[in-house]
Amino acid sequence: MTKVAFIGAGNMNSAVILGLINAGVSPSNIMVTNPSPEKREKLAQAHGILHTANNVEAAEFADFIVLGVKPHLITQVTNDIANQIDVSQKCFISVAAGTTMAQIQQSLSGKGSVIRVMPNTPSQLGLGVSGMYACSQTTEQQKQVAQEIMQAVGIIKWLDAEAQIDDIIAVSGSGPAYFFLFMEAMETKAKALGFSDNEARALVQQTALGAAQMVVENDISIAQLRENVTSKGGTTQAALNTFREGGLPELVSNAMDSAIARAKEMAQDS
Ligand SMILES: NC(=O)C1=CN([C@@H]2O[C@H](COP(=O)(O)OP(=O)(O)OC[C@H]3O[C@@H](n4cnc5c(N)ncnc54)[C@H](O)[C@@H]3O)[C@@H](O)[C@H]2O)C=CC1
Ligand SMILES: O=C(O)[C@@H]1CCC=N1
Repeated sequence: MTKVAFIGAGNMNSAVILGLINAGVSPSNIMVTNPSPEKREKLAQAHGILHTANNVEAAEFADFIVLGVKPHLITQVTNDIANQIDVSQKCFISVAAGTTMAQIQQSLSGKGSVIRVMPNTPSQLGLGVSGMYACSQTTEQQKQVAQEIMQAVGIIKWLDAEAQIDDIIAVSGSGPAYFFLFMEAMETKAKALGFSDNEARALVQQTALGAAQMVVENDISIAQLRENVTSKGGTTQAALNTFREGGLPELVSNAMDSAIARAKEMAQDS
């Protein structure tokens, strides 16, 4: 049975662990590490998975090692593991933004295989999106298992070029936060209009859920769905005009470019 180690008990790894458990993976095949006992013990207790403070012990246990620490720590962690055990048969899956394949491979002295994955937090509901890019040493079997791990938490897209990881970050990796910001702004205004906290939250979340579900279930374009809400000369048109006058479409494009630029900057800093 494939064994998976998760280095770091943070947001992203917790999401993938939860997804795997929900998908029926045996907890005894999953080990999580974290320097502080609280976070890893909480996860271990919640799911019955194994835990340790020792990254090398976890890497020894597993065939697949999911690197879920902050980008600047990735190569430190992989270098430390590769200095202490034979990693030639291991497959490292890095979910870090802005740490390149070359940087990770170098830290492993070229041993083992590396797959860069860019998931997102809706993975914890099984509604994630993951972009995946594998190094040339990755075997078909390793690619298949990595794909199964990420498919347990959502849809995946294999990428042909590593640079596309940064594009996926801008779309789906950071994307949930764009929608949260929008929902927060609507919630704040709903409260200002006099709705209670609970009412404002319920109104906004159901609207967002309904809109997303309409996109999923209809075979027409998103633009058409928008037009269907927009009566000529009506209230929606008035609101959308205000968004356009404020430059919303350009702002979204600029924001996504900022995410891409930041991913590239982070690669320089790593
Ligand atoms: N949060 C998100 O939506 C997404 C995050 N990512 C990537 O996932 C990675 C982790 O991000 P988050 O989960 O948000 O961060 P986080 O801060 O929630 O989790 C990182 C965890 O690693 C632990 N840690 C620190 N040093 C460690 C070490 N030497 N060994 C083991 N564990 C250690 C920390 O205590 C913390 O619990 C980042 O590289 C980020 O780029 C990727 C896609 C989406
Ligand atoms: O904000 C970040 O850097 C990470 C990568 C995508 C989502 N969170």
